[in-house]
Amino acid sequence: MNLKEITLRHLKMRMKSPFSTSFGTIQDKEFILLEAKDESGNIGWGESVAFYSPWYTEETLKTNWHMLEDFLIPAILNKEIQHPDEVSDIFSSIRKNNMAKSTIEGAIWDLYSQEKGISLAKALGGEKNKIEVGISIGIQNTVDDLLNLIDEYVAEGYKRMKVKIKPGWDIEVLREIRKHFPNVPLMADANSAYRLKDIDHLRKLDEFELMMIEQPLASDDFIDHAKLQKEISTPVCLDESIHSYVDTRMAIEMGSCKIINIKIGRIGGLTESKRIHDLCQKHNIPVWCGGMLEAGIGRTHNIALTSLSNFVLPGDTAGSSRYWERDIIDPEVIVEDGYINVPDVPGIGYEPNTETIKTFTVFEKTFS
Ligand SMILES: O=C(O)CCC(=O)C1=CC=C[C@@H](O)[C@@H]1C(=O)O
Ligand SMILES: [Mg+2]
Repeated sequence: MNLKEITLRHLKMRMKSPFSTSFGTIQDKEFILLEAKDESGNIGWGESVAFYSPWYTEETLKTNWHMLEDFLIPAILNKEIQHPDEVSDIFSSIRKNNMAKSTIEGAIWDLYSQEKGISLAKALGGEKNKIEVGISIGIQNTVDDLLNLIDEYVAEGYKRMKVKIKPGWDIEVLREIRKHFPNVPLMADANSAYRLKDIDHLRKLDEFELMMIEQPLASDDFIDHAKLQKEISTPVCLDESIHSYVDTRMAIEMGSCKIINIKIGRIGGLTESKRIHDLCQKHNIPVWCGGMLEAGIGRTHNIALTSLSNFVLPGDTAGSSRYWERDIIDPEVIVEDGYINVPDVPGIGYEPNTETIKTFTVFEKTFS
């Protein structure tokens, strides 16, 4: 395969309801959508998960656009590619910028699976034909609002509830949740809101039988996460800390966590995600697929990846209607009884809707 033309689009989509974390609130999701055409005219799609501002990682929509326009697209156009695993070599002289790299790599995996006439899930080595879906709920104004949402999502069949916590919105909130929902599979995500000095406070989490506490401490602190994990029985899951296979090896060897959240963009693509999946499987570390409030394209890539066998915990890839009035793919992603079916047709298995994409496009540029 040989990429002949790439179009970048800056999209802006209003979320049905704002999403709040310990860092702030998102109401409008702005992101880059990438369309890549090969020499036969086949089209592959990629979606950047970088947010508009750098609260989750240092990458943003604008840094991604800059990396794509000035470095990554020039490096990949007209290069002969036999397999998507070669993309990391092509980009090896460009440091980090994982979300930008992943945007192109995703489109190449899409094209590759179309070329082979198999689903993206099969191309990645996926084995499941349906995946379990959990839901991530942002910080709410009141505990009652949160309880009402959990009630609604339990009734919709979601397989686990993830709630965001931060100092002042944690132990009491979880206690209330457990009072009303003693048996619901529950986890908490702190997005690095604590430090090791909070260990006595974090120990109190153990009474709630959480599936895990996600990213309690600083994103670059493997040592303190290891110290914390030794002191609490709740499994620690790392999200922001994990950017690569090497980070994963470090976390496993140091005992910094018992579970890993794989986000394709944060890790730099599907190839690296697969390597991390395999490494975790070897070490009996369960993984799950994190979400980045993706629109349809990113969502389909998450579904394909989650079909790999060590994704044994429900992920954050909920249905399109949880986020959008209208998603950019047909059909939209649908959750039934807490499951999403993994498509078994060539490529991502959903059709990007070019008309809808146009309505959300703020700016676009084509490179050839
Ligand atoms: O529904 C989703 O896509 C998951 C949302 C979610 O939990 C997150 C999205 C983006 C950044 C974070 O706040 C967070 C996470 O840390 O996992
Ligand atoms: Mg997280």
